[in-house]
Amino acid sequence: MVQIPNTPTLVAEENVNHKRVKAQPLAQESAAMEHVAKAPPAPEPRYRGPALNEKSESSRKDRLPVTGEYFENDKGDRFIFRQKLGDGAMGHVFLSVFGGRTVAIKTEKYTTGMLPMEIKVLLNIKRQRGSHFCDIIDYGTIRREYNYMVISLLGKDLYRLRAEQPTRSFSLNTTTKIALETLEAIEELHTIGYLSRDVKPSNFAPGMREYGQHKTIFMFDFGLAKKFVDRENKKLKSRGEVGWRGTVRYGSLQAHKRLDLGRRDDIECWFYMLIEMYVGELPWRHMTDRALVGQAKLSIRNETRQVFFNRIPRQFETIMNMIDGYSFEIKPEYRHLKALITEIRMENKIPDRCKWDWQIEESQHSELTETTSVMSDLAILAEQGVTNYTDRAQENQ
Ligand SMILES: Nc1ncnc2c1ncn2[C@@H]1O[C@H](COP(=O)(O)OP(=O)(O)OP(=O)(O)O)[C@@H](O)[C@H]1O
Repeated sequence: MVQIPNTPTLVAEENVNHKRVKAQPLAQESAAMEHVAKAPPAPEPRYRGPALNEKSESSRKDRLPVTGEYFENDKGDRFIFRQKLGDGAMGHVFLSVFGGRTVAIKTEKYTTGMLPMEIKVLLNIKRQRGSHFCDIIDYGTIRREYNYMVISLLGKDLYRLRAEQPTRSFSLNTTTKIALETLEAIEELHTIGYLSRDVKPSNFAPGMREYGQHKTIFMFDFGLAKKFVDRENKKLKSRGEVGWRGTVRYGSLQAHKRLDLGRRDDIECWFYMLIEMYVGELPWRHMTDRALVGQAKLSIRNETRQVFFNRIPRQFETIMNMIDGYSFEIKPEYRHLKALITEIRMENKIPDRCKWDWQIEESQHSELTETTSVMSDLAILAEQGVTNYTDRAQENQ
């Protein structure tokens, strides 16, 4: 393991619609990141990439790696950036192989400084044996050029999987299974004292069939995560108005008021995410103005309430009422929420052993092509040298 740099100041950057905003890390967040920064020093990993421009020290710094290059960590393990899996707001995610397993490597420029928080969350979760999170295999910094973390590979994210459905929506079976899996993931994160502040479909993905993880939905991307307890495990008080955090489409009413976020807000994002998955869209899908999106979220609680809840199981209205009744400090009633989702399954006689919608698609597909999993899709793409496996542009529509 190698040292991660101190977190530099990030200028708040705002995107429209449901793209998220990465804000300047707060004092507490920086402190949390420092914890990672103070890990025991290790020898600098050796660089084995393409020739660098040696004109000046600064021209060597702060870049993202490219497909085809590789680095070695201090233990001499070599990681090749084989193929780009996705582009994030802050860097690239690559496919690689380590110890006979296909893995993902998330990278960011050295000075970006968002990865330390993600690493800290994943290390914490690993200690607590969380079941809905990627295993963190390695992390570090390469010659003050980029930071990386090697994590277990996941399938396509839920945003993309839904977009690939002919109806752009999931069945009640898949929606409720996702609801239970993702709620468990959020609860696990809260149990170790962290908020996500960016719960959304593109931050969840099923595991790989090859590793027997395809029945589990994993949560990833903790760039906006924040601790909500202090060192003595005491809940931190609301800091009042702190500015916008999160993704507009899924942001909570509190987020729209630019207020400090708590566990309840992660649950509210989860609620919007589920409705979108089941219905295929949210009423504010085409709105780009944050204030208008906020108004639309208020409207489903008032004048458009009936139309909104007309097409969906009544339990969702109960869930929204529960969330709206939660204060900043309150611990969400995860068990009660799970019971309501289970009630939907029972009322609709959904058997326990039921395939995900994308597995049904896959098995139909496999009859023709013998392609049986997302992993196989990946292998084929890699063979063909196809990059950009995740089409982020789609998400902006
Ligand atoms: N473990 C993984 N396995 C497979 N693909 C992954 C993995 N982690 C991330 N990806 C892909 O890379 C994309 C970007 O990753 P991630 O969301 O973590 O980056 P980010 O920079 O925080 O992005 P953004 O802030 O824009 O959501 C994801 O949407 C996903 O498709």
